[in-house]
Amino acid sequence: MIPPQISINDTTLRDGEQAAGVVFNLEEKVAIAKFLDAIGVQELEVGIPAIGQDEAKAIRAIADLDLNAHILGWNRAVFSDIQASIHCGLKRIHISIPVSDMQIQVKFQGRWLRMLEQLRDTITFARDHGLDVSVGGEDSSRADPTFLIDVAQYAQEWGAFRFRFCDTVGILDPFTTYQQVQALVAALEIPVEMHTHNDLGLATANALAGLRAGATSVNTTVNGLGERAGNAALEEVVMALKQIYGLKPSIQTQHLSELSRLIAQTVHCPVPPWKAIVGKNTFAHESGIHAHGILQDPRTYEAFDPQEVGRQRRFVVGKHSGRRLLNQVLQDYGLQLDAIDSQSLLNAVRDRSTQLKRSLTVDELLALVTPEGTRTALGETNNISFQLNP
Ligand SMILES: CC(=O)SCCNC(=O)CCNC(=O)[C@H](O)C(C)(C)COP(=O)(O)OP(=O)(O)OC[C@H]1O[C@@H](n2cnc3c(N)ncnc32)[C@H](O)[C@@H]1OP(=O)(O)O
Ligand SMILES: O=C(O)CCC(=O)C(=O)O
Repeated sequence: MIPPQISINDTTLRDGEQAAGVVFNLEEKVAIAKFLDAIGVQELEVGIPAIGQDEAKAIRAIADLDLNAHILGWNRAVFSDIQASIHCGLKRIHISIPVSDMQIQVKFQGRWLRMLEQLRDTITFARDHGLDVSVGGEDSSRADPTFLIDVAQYAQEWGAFRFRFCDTVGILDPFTTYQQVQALVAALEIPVEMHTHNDLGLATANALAGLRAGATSVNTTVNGLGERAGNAALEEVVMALKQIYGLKPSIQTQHLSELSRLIAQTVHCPVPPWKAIVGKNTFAHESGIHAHGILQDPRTYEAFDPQEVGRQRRFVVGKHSGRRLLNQVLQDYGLQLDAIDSQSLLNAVRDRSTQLKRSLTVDELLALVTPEGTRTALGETNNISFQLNP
């Protein structure tokens, strides 16, 4: 099973920002780092000092906050990158190195020995400057497994405190991830971190498979933001660890929705309504059979209580609704219908919803009930025990 001490290393501010078209300014980076820290994320990969002065300034500003979370800067195995990290006042850095033949060909013209020497020298340089160094195997999932282990063992020998297994282009499934990570974990004394991409929609599943195989740290991003199809989503990984494996996350999950909104607004990119955990529809119920169940026991159609992630259950009246939901909604508005009336209202709701090609608002529903066709005709409403579409 998964050990209780899983560490989340959120990379929204590094890999998240690599999503095409996304830029965080200094104030935004600081605000996001503070939020992640305040809700209990243990480690933050906050950017790439080598990008330039503005990025370095933002990283330094975060490092100066003296947050509880460990702050990490991302680097190539290049001296000037490490120097830029040192100038940011970082105590912990990550050095990335390509490990698949294809990547080594493109980045080191196939000279793998040169690549290893560069890794050794940059780790040593960073360690000599008092930095803790994590090492990442870029494209680990397509690397020769023996070579991957060799590189990771060298990184360990040269002083890395952790090795990151990267499914850089998101091509693994959970079964293969498990096998590859299990072999890596068995060959190392230092911890392994998972870094998974969502090109085939498997980033979260693969991250969890890696944790089951013995990795103890995981890279995440809020809303799954990141390069191409993105990364394993923070909210998904945390809630899966909690719900599936019964772990008590150090992260205050009730703030995950607010965090998701903050990121969506900052990057001007709304999350899809069906996005797990944080999407608008993830606790919305329209279908008659579902609402019938939920109204008696929410566990019938909810994986967990929406309040756990700072959400509220929401009912929607539309084409798929049934009488039980309609009656409940009307009751909350101080109205009662007999069986015949509720069937005719249901028929009217279906017709209207089909015409509009969407669910109905409260006003549209109530307009179908009262002869006057207005909400005010109903007088004062009772306390509404749940939200209907506004
Ligand atoms: C899988 C990942 O997410 S890796 C992280 C990707 N993120 C980014 O690229 C965002 C930040 N990047 C940047 O700002 C720029 O690319 C910089 C500052 C790092 C480098 O810029 P430039 O000097 O203009 O180089 P450019 O981006 O064109 O090419 C990358 C260079 O880094 C080299 N490189 C790539 N990865 C590594 C590595 N892990 N270690 C050492 N060198 C590397 C490439 O071989 C290439 O070298 P070359 O210029 O000698 O051919
Ligand atoms: O940290 C690394 O080594 C590379 C991380 C990364 O972004 C990736 O492999 O997709």
